[in-house]
This record gives sequence, structure tokens and C-alpha cells, in this order.
Amino acid sequence: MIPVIVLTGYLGAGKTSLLNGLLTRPGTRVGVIINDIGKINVDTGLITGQIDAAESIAGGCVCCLPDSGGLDELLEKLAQPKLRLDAIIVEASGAADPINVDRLLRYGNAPGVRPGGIIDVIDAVQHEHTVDTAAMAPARFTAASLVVVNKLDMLPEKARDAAFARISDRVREANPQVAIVPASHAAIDPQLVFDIAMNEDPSDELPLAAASRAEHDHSHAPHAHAVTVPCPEPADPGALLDLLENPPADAYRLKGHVKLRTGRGTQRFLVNMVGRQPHLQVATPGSDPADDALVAVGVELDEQRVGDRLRTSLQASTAEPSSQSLTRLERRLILSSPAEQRQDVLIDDDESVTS
Ligand SMILES: Nc1nc2c(ncn2[C@@H]2O[C@H](COP(=O)(O)OP(=O)(O)OP(=O)(O)O)[C@@H](O)[C@H]2O)c(=O)[nH]1
Repeated sequence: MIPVIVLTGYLGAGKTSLLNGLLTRPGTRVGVIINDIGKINVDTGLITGQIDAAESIAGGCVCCLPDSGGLDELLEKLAQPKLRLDAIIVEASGAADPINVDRLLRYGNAPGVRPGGIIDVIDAVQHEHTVDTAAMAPARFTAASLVVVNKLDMLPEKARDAAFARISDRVREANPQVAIVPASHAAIDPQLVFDIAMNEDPSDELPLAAASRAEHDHSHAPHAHAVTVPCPEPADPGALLDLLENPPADAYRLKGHVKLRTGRGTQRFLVNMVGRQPHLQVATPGSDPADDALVAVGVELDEQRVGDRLRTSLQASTAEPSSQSLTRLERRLILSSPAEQRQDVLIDDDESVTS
């Protein structure tokens, strides 16, 4: 399933800049949906990176669509297998309410896609005069999985750390678990958002991508760290679910294929967690069981501690899983599937069974 990542943020906070930064990285096929509230799609013209497929919503706000129909249709178009997209990014208008967007995505019925996180971009200079003016921290942050505190370059150097800390504290009042990164020119490590398939340009790509990358020098972006733990033998589903339901706070993403005991042998699953939102599905066809492993990614990730936690969760299990673990596994699979397919996802003996 293709992850759908939504970019939200108050007007002018830096959403298009962030999108452009992501699109200058080679090797990932990205589709975008641009939403401008004006009649003309201004942002479409501001996109400078490589897009493999695009759709747009102009003249209205994505979060005000009467039902998820409009968005579902666009997602379905972009999820067509022939487009071979690795990720879809929705740039919501500056007026979009992340809570509504989150609801549209969670309860949408577009086949072939899954929620890939909501990024909320904050303008560090304007934030306290525009978005955050009430006594309570803004509710919009409850929907975010990653908050980017942007435009720190526009503050005097000595005021940046304090502004970042103050804004982070307010965001955490509404959403204690959210990942928050500082940024200038909306530069973040793309690993926080989607998988980077390759570090080199494909051989047939024009040198334009390289030139445009040079313009967007992200070397100053806070770096994401990753730890990979192989999963050569089947693990206990309960142990994996304990990890997914209570992941280490510094692991913003968990992803990879794992082998689990299911009571009927071994079955392979694809894990994808963004923020605190776990997603579990039966392994993708063609994936190689020899490569089964879980990767944790995060800014300021404690690789040793997180690695130990993953190793414990993926420990080879010789005992049959408890019925409670199997029920939890089935429930997680159901919660991870689109509403209309929910009856088809129960664990079954199919080609992904390896023993
Ligand atoms: N100095 C500075 N300028 C920035 C930064 N991020 C964005 N900008 C500028 O701020 C303006 C708005 O940035 P965009 O990326 O277009 O913001 P947006 O959130 O897409 O804007 P809307 O679509 O209008 O809501 C542009 O002129 C950017 O070049 C930053 O971190 N520092």
C-alpha cells in the first residue's frame, strides 16, 4: 500500500518549500496532490522537484470536501499500479484543519493507500501571533505525527533555541507523543517522511535533479538516525504488538518485514509505523524473507537502546503464541485495512506462509 503523507501548516509556513525539498531527492517515485484555496493553483507552479504524477484540488479546501469522495478519487488515480509510486504527498492549503484531513484519510476508502503521517509546518516567527494565541495549545497538533518548526533562520541566532523549546512545549501540551524537528527553509531529512530507494540518480535522469539538489543544500538539516534489526526467525506476535503499541519515544518511524508465529505456522508481515500510528499488513509479494528486518528511524535516536528494544521484540519464539496475542494480531490487521476490505484480512494460509 502506498503511504499518503499530508503536509499541513498555516498560510506561508513553508509547506511548498518542504515539498520541494523532498522532491529534489532522487530514487523515490512520488505523486502529489496540491490543494490551493484560490481558484488558481499557485503552488503547482512553485513546485520545482521531480513529480511522477500530480492531481490538484483548486478553489476549495481539502478538509472541507463534503465527504472523502473527492480525495478518495484522486488517491485512487494516483495509486494505480502502472504509476509505480512509492509515496503520495498531499499538500493541503494553509487553511486546512489537520484534524479534518486526518479524519478524511482514516475513514477514506481509496484502495491501495494507507495513511503515512501528517506533517504540520510551523512558522516560528509568526506562530505565536497567528496560530497559537489562545490559552489552550492549538488542537490542530493532536492530528500531527511530525511537527516542523520552520523559519528559525529568520530569528536572531541567540533566540532560536528558546523559540524552538517554547513552541515545542506548546505543541506537546496538545500532543505529548509527536516528533518535533527544527528547520530553516523547511529542510528536513526525507528519511523521516518516506523511504529513499536509491542515493544515486537513475542513469537515465537528466542532470537537472542534481542541479536542483545543489540549490537545496540540506546538509544543515537535523539528521535522522536509523537502526536495523534482522528478523531471521519467527517472533511472537504479542511481543511485536507490545512494541508497536508502545514504541520508543525517539523512534519516529518503524518499518520492515517480520516473521511471526500465527498458530498455523509462520507468516510474514509488513510493519509501517509513522509517529504513533502502527500499520500492519500481510507481507508484500516478491519481498525476500532473507531480508526480513525492522528499521527504526528518528532524530536523536538512541541506537543502542532502540536496537535492544527491537531485538527483544523480534526474538525467535519457539512457543505457540497465546490466543490473546493472536486476537491482538487480527485486530491490528483489521484496523490497518480500508473499511470495505476489513472482512478479507484475517490471517490465512497463502503464499506468504514460509513454513
Ligand atoms: N527565510 C526563510 N524563508 C522561508 C522559509 N520557509 C519558507 N520561506 C519562504 O516563505 C514563503 C512561503 O513559503 P511556502 O513554502 O510557499 O509556504 P506555504 O506554507 O506553502 O504557503 P501557502 O501555500 O501560501 O500557505 C516563501 O517565500 C518561502 O521562500 C524559511 O525557513 N526561512
